[in-house]
Amino acid sequence: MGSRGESDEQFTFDSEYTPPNTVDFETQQVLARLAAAEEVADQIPEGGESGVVREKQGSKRKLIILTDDTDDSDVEITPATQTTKPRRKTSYGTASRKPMFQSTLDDGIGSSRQAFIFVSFIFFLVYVFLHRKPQGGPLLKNWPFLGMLPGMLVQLPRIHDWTVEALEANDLTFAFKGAWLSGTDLLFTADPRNIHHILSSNFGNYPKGPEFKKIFDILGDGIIAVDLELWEDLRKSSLDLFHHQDFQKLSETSNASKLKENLVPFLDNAADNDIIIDLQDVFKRFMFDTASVLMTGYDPMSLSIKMTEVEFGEATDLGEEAILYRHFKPVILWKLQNWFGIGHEKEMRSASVTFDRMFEKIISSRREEIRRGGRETSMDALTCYMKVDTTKYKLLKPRDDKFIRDVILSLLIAGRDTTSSALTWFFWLLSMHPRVMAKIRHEINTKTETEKLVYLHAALSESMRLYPPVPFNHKSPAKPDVLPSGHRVEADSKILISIYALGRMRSVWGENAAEFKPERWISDSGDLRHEPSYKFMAFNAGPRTCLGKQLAFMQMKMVAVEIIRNYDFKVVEGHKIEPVPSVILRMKHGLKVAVTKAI
Ligand code: HEM
Repeated sequence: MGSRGESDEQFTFDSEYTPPNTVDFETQQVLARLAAAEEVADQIPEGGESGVVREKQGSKRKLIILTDDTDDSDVEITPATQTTKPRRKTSYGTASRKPMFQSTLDDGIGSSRQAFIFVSFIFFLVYVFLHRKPQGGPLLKNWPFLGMLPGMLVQLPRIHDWTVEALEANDLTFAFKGAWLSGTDLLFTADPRNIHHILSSNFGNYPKGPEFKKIFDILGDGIIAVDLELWEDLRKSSLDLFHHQDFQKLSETSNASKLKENLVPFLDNAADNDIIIDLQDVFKRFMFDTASVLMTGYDPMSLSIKMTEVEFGEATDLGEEAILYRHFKPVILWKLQNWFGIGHEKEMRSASVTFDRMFEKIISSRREEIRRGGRETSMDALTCYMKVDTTKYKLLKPRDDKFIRDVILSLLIAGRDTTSSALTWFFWLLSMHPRVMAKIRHEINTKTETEKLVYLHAALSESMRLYPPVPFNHKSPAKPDVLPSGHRVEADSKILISIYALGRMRSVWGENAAEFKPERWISDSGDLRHEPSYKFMAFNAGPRTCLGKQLAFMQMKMVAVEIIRNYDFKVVEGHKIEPVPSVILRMKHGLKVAVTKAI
């Protein structure tokens, strides 16, 4: 069906679906095939076969290897200002790279006048670009030497919305050229075919890569930053942990007690005393406390009426912003900035010091406790990783404090920042859509079990479609390849999948893609509609799918039920809502609300 938008139920991502203009018939066939495969692939055990998916054929199921049939080895990544059709290797490069400044430089080494003109010109360029209003203009001009960097500097404060515009205008894939020799070229994509190719069917060829490990160096050898055998050991051991009944129980009980003992008294106090609160801050503290209990066995009690300063939270937020900026700077530049402690790197350094100090304390006191025979039955991640079976997981180092710090820090960040971001955007969207709020409230008041809250689940998914807590995913091909979109990628080049843009592409979600409509997640029979993960990628896709998805949904539903049932809240008039340019989708100014008790 080609016309979309009138009714949510009309839109399905199956073989009948005909996306408008941008996706041709062949593409539809591939997408339809992938959709069928994904439905079954979701049932493959975690860490299942790379590059292999299962396909339904009538009542039978068979394994298929998904290969792309593009054999155009002579295609290049298309420059942003062009269309995205594969091009011959004459596009940009040597000709345009022959710098307009070359002769000035060659002749003028000894000439101060020419040097002055040159420097003035550079200043002029930088001035013009930095003072242009960051609006519109998804296409970035490709300058000699500087590549698209000047335009990107202008767009960085609104990077997420810019990716939506750039990718929509470029058939879902856009090649960003960084400054000459800076190593910052990036291929942005939100094309479901590329996403499936990279994250699932050719997973083996798409690690995160060494460059991203450098950019995310603060996470060290934690699961989020590593690849290959170490990732496999971390993934499998984390799976054991996350599937353990006692670990799940610990999560449930700590959520329940934090709700009752901290969140409710905090909100009651705000309601009774007419205090304006920042819901984002409240959720960050709540998630930090619960994630910390689960991962370290220690409760920092950051959510309380006193609202004491949370060093960890501050450090993480600033570190995550610095990480985004690193993507567009040459490694040498941000390393120098880090060395001298300037700009965003100053914050990165202090974040690193904060993490090290915090973990040094936690790890040494836990080792001491274990030595004295305590914590025998504890199921928090820290205790479990200190006792992990190294005959089973050969690359894990339970006695190495730095290694343990890396593992637990990654888990803590994965649990805290994502869920708090999801809840913040969710409650903001509810404040803008009273009809949805009323429907959720009705559901909560008429159903007793959290699992049966289908509309609430749909609304949370819809919120994460538009505001995915992790807006980007990073990949780097081990070997050269041609993506299904026709773009050639070289070994060690960098790919950024924009999860934020994917959720807003009209060619993927229909003409009403920008609207908040939980109904699109509900089937005619009233059940939840399954959406393949390369279309709804908030929890990632393929073998690296989020390990905490079930826990996160459970936690978000518990919090939502408690708040929606008992409180009303109103966003402060005139409060500005905009995302921070960061690798986690936070609100720049928080979410300031007035709370009252529901009658
Ligand atoms: C709304 C909440 C959440 C969202 C949207 C989310 C999303 C994601 C995404 C996009 C990734 C892939 C990151 C990447 O590869 O760069 C990921 C990975 C991961 N997530 Fe979540 N997450 C959420 C909650 C949680 C929670 C609560 C936990 C733990 C308790 C968790 C644990 C993990 C872990 C361990 C990984 C690494 C998986 C791997 O690399 O194999 N997540 N998550």
